[in-house]
Formats: sequence, C-alpha cells, structure tokens
Amino acid sequence: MAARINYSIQNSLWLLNPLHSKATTHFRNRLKFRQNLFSLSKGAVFCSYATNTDKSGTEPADPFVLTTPLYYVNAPPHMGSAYTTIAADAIARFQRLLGKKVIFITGTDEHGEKIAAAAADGGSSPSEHCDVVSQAYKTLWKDLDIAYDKFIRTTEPKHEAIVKEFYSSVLANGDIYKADYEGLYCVNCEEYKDEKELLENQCCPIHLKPCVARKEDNYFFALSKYQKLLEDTLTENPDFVQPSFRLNEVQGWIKSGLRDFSISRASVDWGIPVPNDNKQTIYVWFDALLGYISALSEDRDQPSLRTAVSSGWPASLHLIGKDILRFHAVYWPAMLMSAGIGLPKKVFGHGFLTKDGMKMGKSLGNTLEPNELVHNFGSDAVRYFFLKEVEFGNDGDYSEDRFIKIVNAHLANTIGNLLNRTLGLLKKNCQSTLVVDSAVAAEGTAFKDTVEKLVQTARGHYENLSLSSACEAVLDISNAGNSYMDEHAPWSRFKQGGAASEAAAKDLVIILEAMRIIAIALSPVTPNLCWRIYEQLGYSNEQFGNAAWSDTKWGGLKGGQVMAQPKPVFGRIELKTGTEDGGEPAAAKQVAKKKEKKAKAQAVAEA
Ligand SMILES: Nc1ncnc2c1ncn2[C@@H]1O[C@H](COP(=O)(O)OP(=O)(O)OP(=O)(O)O)[C@@H](O)[C@H]1O
Repeated sequence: MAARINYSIQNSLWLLNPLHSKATTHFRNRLKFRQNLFSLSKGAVFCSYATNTDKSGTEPADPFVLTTPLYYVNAPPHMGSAYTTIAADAIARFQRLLGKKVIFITGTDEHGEKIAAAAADGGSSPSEHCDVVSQAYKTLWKDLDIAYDKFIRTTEPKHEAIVKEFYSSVLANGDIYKADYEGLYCVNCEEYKDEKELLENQCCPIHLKPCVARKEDNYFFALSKYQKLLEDTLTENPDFVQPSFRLNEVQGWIKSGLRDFSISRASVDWGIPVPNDNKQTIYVWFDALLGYISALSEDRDQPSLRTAVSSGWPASLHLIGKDILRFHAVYWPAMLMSAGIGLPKKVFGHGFLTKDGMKMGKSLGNTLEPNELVHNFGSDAVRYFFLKEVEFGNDGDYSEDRFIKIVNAHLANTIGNLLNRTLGLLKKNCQSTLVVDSAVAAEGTAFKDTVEKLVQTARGHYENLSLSSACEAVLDISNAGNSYMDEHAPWSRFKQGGAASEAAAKDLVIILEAMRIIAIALSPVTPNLCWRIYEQLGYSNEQFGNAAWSDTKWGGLKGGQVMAQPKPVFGRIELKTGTEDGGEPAAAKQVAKKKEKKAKAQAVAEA
C-alpha cells in the first residue's frame, strides 16, 4: 500500500506544477482518477463480468468492453488473427444475449519498423500500405460476420493525441528516463529479448529468426518500480490472468525480476514522435496498447485520455494469443498504474493454431488462408470448427479432413437434419402447423428437463469462456433430440392414427422447441445458421435480432404457429474425391456406406 500512496503523491505534485496548464481542476480530477485505481486494486476492478445482470429490461450500468489484439499490419490477416476475432465475436454476442451493452473493440496496429519495411518491400508508402492491409482486416471481419463496435487504427489522429497525453502523464509521474541500451532485438516481436530465452544462434523462439544486437539511446519506462505492486495485484486477483495455468507463467516472469524497458526508438521514423523529442518515436507496443482506450474516444469529441477512459474503461476482457501475454499482463498494467488508470478486469491468453506443431504466423509465413476457407465452406462452418474443435486456451492443429467431418457431422447431420426431417413430418401430417403449445406438449416428459439443464450448462461454459464446451452442450441438445425422435418414431405413430397420431404431433412440437432453443444458444457461434433455423420456425429476422438468452426458457413455440417450408439449413460439404481416394481406409468407407444405407431406409420409413 505504501508504494501506491507514493505514486499518488508524486503524481499530484506534478499536477501542481505551473508548467502544466489547468492544473487545479485537473488535479482534483486526477486525484479522483488515482483513488479509483487504488480502490480498484483492492478488488473492485476485478469483479467477474460473469455476474452481470441478465437481459431484463433494465440497462446495467457498466458496458462489457471486450478487445482483440490490434493486429499488426505487416501482412494481411490469417486464420490465427481470425481465430481470436471469431472467439471475441462469440463472447460479445453471448454478452449481448444476456442484455449487456457491449463495446467490442478490434483494430490494427500500424506503426513500427516491420511496417515500414513491409511497405518498402511492396513499393508503397507506409500509410498506403496500412490503408490496404487494414482494409483487408475489415473485409475479412465482414465475411466472417464479426459484429465489432469499434475499429481503431493506431495511425488515427485521436489515437496519437491520446498516446502523447498518456506518455506525458507517465513522464510526469517520474517513470520515464533516458539511458543507453544494448541488447538482442527481435524485429518480428519488436522486442529486446533476454539471452536466456533464446534458441541456438540467438534465435527468437517464436519467429525462429536470429535476434540482432542493438545499441540505442532510448527512453525507458520504470517497470521495475511496479514489481511489488504487480505481485500484490496478481496475488489479490488471481482471476486477472486466464486460463489459470498462464497466471503461474506471469507470476514467474514478475518474480524473476522486472527490468525497465525501452519505450522509444531513435532508428524508426514510422511512429508517433516522443513528446519533446522529435528525434525519437514511441515504441510500437507502448503506442498500440493505448488503442484499447483511444478506441473508446468518440470521433465528435476532442480526443482526451479522460474522456476516452470515462466512455467505458476499464475493459472487461482482453482476448489475446499467449505470444503477447507479457505485454498485456505485465507491461500494460504497470503502464496503467503509472498513469493512474484502472486495470482491465481480465486478460485471457489463448493457445496457438499450429501448422506442423509451429505457431501459424505472418512472420513465419506458414499461415492458413481464412478468405479461402470462408469462400469454400461459409462463415458458420469456419467459426464453428475453430471454436468447437480447439479447446479455448490450448493449441490446436487444422486439417481439412477433420474440418469437413466435424462440420458435416455436427451442423449438417446432428442439427440440420433433425430440423429438416421434423419439419418434413410436420408438413406432411400437420400442414406445417404446431398442434399445441410447446409447454403443454412437454408436460410429463423428461426431455424438457434435459434441455433446460444443457442450456444452463452451455451458459456456464460461455461465461467461463469455455467455448468448445458451450458448443458441446448445445450439440447435446440436438443429440438428445435425435435420440428422442428415434425412440418415439413419430413417423410410424402417425400411420397408426388416433391417440398415437396426436402424440406424434406433440413429439414434433417438442423437437421444434428444442431447435428454437438451439437457435438462440448457438447463435453466438453460428449466427447465420441459427437465423436460418429461426426462419424455418416461422419467425422474422427482427424477432431473431431481439432474441435474448432468457428466451432459451422452454415454452416459446405456441400452438397454431406455422412453420416455413422445410429446406436444409446447412448443406453438407462434400469431401474432395482426391481426399477419399487418397487413402481413406476401406473400413471407414464401409462404415460411411452403411450409415448412408441406414439413413436412406429411415427416410423411406418416415415417408
Ligand atoms: N497461430 C495463431 N494462433 C492463434 N492466434 C494467433 C495466431 N497467430 C496470430 N494470432 C492472433 O494474433 C495475435 C498476434 O497478432 P499479430 O498481428 O502479431 O500476428 P502474427 O501472425 O502473430 O504476427 P507475427 O507472425 O509477425 O508474429 C495473437 O496474439 C493472436 O491473438
């Protein structure tokens, strides 16, 4: 606590310095600002967003502010960049379903040596290069149905103004000094490295390229001053870093001793000039992290740190890859502490999409092309596969075979086919009209309880960011629906007529109600598919848009509601002949043939 008070006094004294205009009012506000930080570090800032109020008509006070990394525009986006953004979009959509006001921030990080080099390689100016690559991100996000609220580019004037203000604030707090630095630099990480973390030939373990020896007269940020405060903060708020196993890593870095880091570059022109020293530019990370705050600044406002901070900060969740955990869980909190700004509530470092065991990345050039995937398979398939099949937090590999098998099995068969055959039976036997309310149809069945339990499970997983398990729970609703259909065989009961036929009509209502619930519960992951399901159930686009998580409660479908003409909501993806001929085991082919035969037989029986 002593350390905290010292910072407060130090900073307050700076604010009384007559060199700084508007010192008195600013001083009072600043103190408030700072007091916030202190109460925050006692725990308030770290309260779990999972406890936020449900959609209930009353607007909760704090928005749910969620960020992806601001992607470095040294090259166009790849599947790794898309992965974080898809996950963030699913979380944002889930929070909106809960009724939270969400501010989903993404954007591009556009300064630094790598960008200048990439632009020169392509024969364009850095700003032309940034315009093109930044637009490529926006286009991909559109194709992947990413519904972000703010897209910040670090070359925007409002960002530059806020970075300069922040820098001056940290400087005034006595946390910036000038010194010589000599070390090994990874241009791809834009970071000086500790020799002991490097591979043979002084290679960066992420980019596998040798680091270069550099000596510069730079400005430094006094990170070491925040060692104790960071240690205490993490001890008091262990949920700050997620998944929990990454907390140990972060605590290990801090324990091993924090060294001040250089926050300016004398050799890089493409950057924000250091206030009061135009010969240097601000280090790209010190600049880019501030994008999470400058994104909150409204274009109509005069850009200021205070206004931006008061428009939604602190962030509820920074979603990042584990490669940039140190920047987000060590450097960034210390920078914020220095400037007297509250800390984000949570930093989640997910794993890597890998290719042959190596992180897929722009610098290594071993990337998977997301545009091609979306073009070939559609955004729902891409979103579903990566969120379902890569445990969020761990690494995961991609194979086209697995992609096709999973998406076909889950989305086309388990979900799509169940809906389609149920609607087919309803059309044939009930003129596509529900005979009774779903609440009445489910009376006395255990199926409704199963569905309600699975919905609760899915919600818990979404809240804990266990996105794969959330998908699994929703898929289990459909699995339960398929089992229910097979057990009750409504197609044969319709043939019996009388009471059996009435019971069969109720069974269809039950299955369709489960489909309605799936359409809401899976909509954070596969929004288009879920809309098509909703549409098949006779709802309008507006009704789908207004659906809330609370609508997953059993009983939404009412007797008399007319369903749409049945049509497949998710077309099966055909395996390329080459892949099948290229070695699918004979046994697998036989199993597939048997399944096909069984499905045909069932279709005949249902008809
Ligand atoms: N292979 C990957 N798996 C998962 N996420 C990734 C992957 N690659 C990039 N990302 C996401 O992008 C962020 C890094 O963004 P950046 O723009 O630096 O991309 P990059 O491809 O990692 O670049 P580089 O290869 O030059 O380091 C990661 O923190 C993560 O959010």
